[in-house]
Amino acid sequence: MKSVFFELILNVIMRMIGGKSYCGEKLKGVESKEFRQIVAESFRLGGASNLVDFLPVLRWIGYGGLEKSLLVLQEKRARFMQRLLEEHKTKMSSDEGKDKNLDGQGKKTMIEVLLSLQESEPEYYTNDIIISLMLVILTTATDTSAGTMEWAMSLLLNNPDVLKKAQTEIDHQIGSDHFIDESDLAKLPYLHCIINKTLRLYPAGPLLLPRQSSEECMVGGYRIPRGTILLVNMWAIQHDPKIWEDPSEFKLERFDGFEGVRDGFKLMPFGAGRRSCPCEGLALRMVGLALGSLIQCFDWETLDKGMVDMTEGPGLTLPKAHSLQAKCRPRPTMLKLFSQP
Ligand code: HEM
Repeated sequence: MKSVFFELILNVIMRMIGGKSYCGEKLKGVESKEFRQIVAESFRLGGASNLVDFLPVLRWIGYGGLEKSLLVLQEKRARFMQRLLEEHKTKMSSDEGKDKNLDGQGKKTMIEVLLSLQESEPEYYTNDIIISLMLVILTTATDTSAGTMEWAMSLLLNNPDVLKKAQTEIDHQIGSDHFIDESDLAKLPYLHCIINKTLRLYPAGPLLLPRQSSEECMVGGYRIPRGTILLVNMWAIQHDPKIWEDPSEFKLERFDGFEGVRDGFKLMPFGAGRRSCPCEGLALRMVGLALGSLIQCFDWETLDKGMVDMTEGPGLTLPKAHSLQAKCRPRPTMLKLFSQP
């Protein structure tokens, strides 16, 4: 399921950035293939260890290792994004582009917004800055959101009563005459609880981003000198038995009446402060819509009808050790909607 979730997020983000989708059955062109290779390579290298960090002597004998591969990849990614940027510039300056936005729906893509800013502030919004912003959004959005969807589906498969309750909520609040859309999400508190609970148990940024102390300070009785690199173990806070009753349990009732996700700094799957995730709202909508649609449209079970293995694997974004595989069947109540053109 992870690869399907991954492609979904890539498509959403690439449409937001450049007005185009790159993954899926219908998109097997050269550009799409190149894009997918870049993404696959980014994740392969992003999760790899750098031998030179452990044996610096290797650098003196000219061993390039991971750094060399990363530079090659960076060039490929920048070239790809540069082409997308140029394409936008050409279209925006053409007569056709002047009256129409590139996604054809009257909404501006991120590149269009950034190119307009380039016109008013060219010294800040250089092509390099625009390309870096595109790459940052792409890399931070994908693995985190797709991983959260995979953990949430795994929890639902292991807790069929919760899955049933979520289906009932959707049936009552939305029905089967239209597919769930963004405006429906506010009517689905139980689905929201499932996502919150998933983010507590399996936060996609378990150590947040590293911080550095700007001044000497005391934290939990420890003296922290100025300039120390600090990691916040959010995973440990969100599993702390002193704060949470039965911290490993999937108890949805715990979130009844719960507003927002930063419950007194006990639950911060999107971090906090100036470095917190700027796309929390978008992420919650994407995860909510994807999960909501899967629950609304299909009945689910595991391949062997057994339990999903919930072992955590190594990696920065807390991946599952074993990817989730599941079977789905369209729900009879949704068949009419599926058959509509
Ligand atoms: C369920 C999905 C996601 C989770 C759990 C998540 C979580 C996080 C966390 C924990 C951080 C570090 C915050 C801190 O250290 O205080 C972060 C940073 C960030 N996230 Fe997300 N994120 C998700 C989805 C997204 C999406 C969809 C985007 C963009 C479209 C995004 C863009 C970013 C960026 C750009 C940063 C870095 C902010 C900075 O450097 O100051 N994230 N995210």
